[in-house]
Amino acid sequence: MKILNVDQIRALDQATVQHEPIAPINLMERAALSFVNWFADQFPHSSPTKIFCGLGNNGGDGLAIARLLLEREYPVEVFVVRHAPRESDDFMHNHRRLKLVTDKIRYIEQVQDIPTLRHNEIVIDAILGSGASRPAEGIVKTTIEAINRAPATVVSVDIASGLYADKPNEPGDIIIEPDYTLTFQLPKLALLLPKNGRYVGEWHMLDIQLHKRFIDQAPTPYYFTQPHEARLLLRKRDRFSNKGTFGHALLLAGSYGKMGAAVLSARACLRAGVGLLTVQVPRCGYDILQIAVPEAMCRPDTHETVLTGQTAVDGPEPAAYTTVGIGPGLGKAPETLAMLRTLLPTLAKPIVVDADALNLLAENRDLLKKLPPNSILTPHPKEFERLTQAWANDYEKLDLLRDFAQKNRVVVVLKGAYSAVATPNGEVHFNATGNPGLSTGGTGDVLTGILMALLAQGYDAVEAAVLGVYAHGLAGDRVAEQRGPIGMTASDVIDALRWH
Ligand SMILES: NC(=O)C1=CN([C@@H]2O[C@H](COP(=O)(O)OP(=O)(O)OC[C@H]3O[C@@H](n4cnc5c(N)ncnc54)[C@H](O)[C@@H]3O)[C@@H](O)[C@H]2O)[C@@H](O)CC1
Ligand SMILES: [K+]
Repeated sequence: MKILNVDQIRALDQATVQHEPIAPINLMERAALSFVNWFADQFPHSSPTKIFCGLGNNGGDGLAIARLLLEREYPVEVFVVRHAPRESDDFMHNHRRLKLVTDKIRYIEQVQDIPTLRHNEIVIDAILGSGASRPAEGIVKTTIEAINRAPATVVSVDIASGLYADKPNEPGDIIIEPDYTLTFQLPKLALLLPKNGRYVGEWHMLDIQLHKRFIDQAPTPYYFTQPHEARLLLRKRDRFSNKGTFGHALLLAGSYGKMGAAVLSARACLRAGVGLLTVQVPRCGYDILQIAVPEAMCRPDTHETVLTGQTAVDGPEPAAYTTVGIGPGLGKAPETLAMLRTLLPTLAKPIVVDADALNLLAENRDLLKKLPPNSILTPHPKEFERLTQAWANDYEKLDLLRDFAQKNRVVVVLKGAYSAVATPNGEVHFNATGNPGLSTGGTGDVLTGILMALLAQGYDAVEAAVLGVYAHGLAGDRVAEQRGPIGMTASDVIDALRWH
């Protein structure tokens, strides 16, 4: 699913009006109805509801929502925040219609006009929508502050008032902090960015059937991967396949005290369908690996505690494997850096690079040029900062991310809520699955194993990253459903992986 910017959303609105065709006021009615259908499923009819409307089309939505909720006998009061010299046409139309059915419309011009809000009440926030383009000031600001202080449940229409949909807010900006955001048709970029978490709450999309052809043709670098889109990437297995069909992966992982990372990656790789797996670990990890992961072959390094790439055991060169994964539990010993220096130039097929291998790349950036094209890097934000530089806000971080993936011809999975997969051609695919329970040691090692397995099975790097991140998050969601997010372990996530 595409993520469009504010100008594109406005043009999409117009394209819908023109091509469907539909009158703008009826499109607003459709949006309001879809909101009310969601609202009625969520909140009982007795819920006292206060709707705050601005004077633009977001406010127009609020007025139409008020009328539709009154029809359903919700106890509704409407407050219009008078912030602009003039109202939008569709606001005025809905204002006239609402006045026919209620006399409970009040106007907020000064602070005394703001009603008291109680904890059993619901606030619908329709003050500003995607048209917000400057910081909230004056009575808009005061009203937003009052709503944020109140114990009421707050539901934002389209986007929290004051939050810009596609550009950074300033740190001091006053923005609604909703419990829910109901956004129309497509996600807005702002909803997916970590710094905006408190200005979004739980969010849902409402399909208001905007013009599909316009969406299909609109250029954008940003996508939000829906479950059905991720599942489409999944390949069926041929009945006549054998273990050779699914590749032979080589995992280079572990150091003294961090063998668990190697074990978790290896187990995840097997659970993600690799045909064969060989793991190279320091000598101290040999018994651990063989006992913990009997399905994998093990090549002990000649070094006792860290990886050097030297092994006394016969076996193919790393380049001969279908793919290589490197990083979990690796450490940053000089011998390990030397191994990377020798190894990377010998590899041609995409590999997976994680954890300390990323930190070694960050400290030796010349090595970035040695990565095979389309390799997948899986940094968390701190590792990504080490690879690039500090950023002032999430939008700058996205620019750095796209730029890094394009310049180095790699796929970058920036881990976090809505993990972002950046591709060598400049696209960013945000992932929809996952929950805070995944923020625990070892889940990154699991992702590395999954990605290696998908590359080994012949998925191209972008497919592997999008599908792998999706499946990893979904496994975490399954665990959270069964036992709650707190106390989830990386091993739980491996067990919950499913590929159908
Ligand atoms: N685009 C679409 O597909 C649809 C849009 N609809 C609604 O229309 C909204 C967008 O409406 P508008 O473009 O009229 O914009 P808004 O209603 O968000 O804002 C109204 C106007 O307020 C002014 N403004 C900006 N920042 C301000 C601030 N900080 N303080 C005071 N005034 C400020 C701007 O001039 C802006 O145009 C959407 O968020 C959505 O709720 C829906 O009616 C249905 C369809
Ligand atoms: K709003």
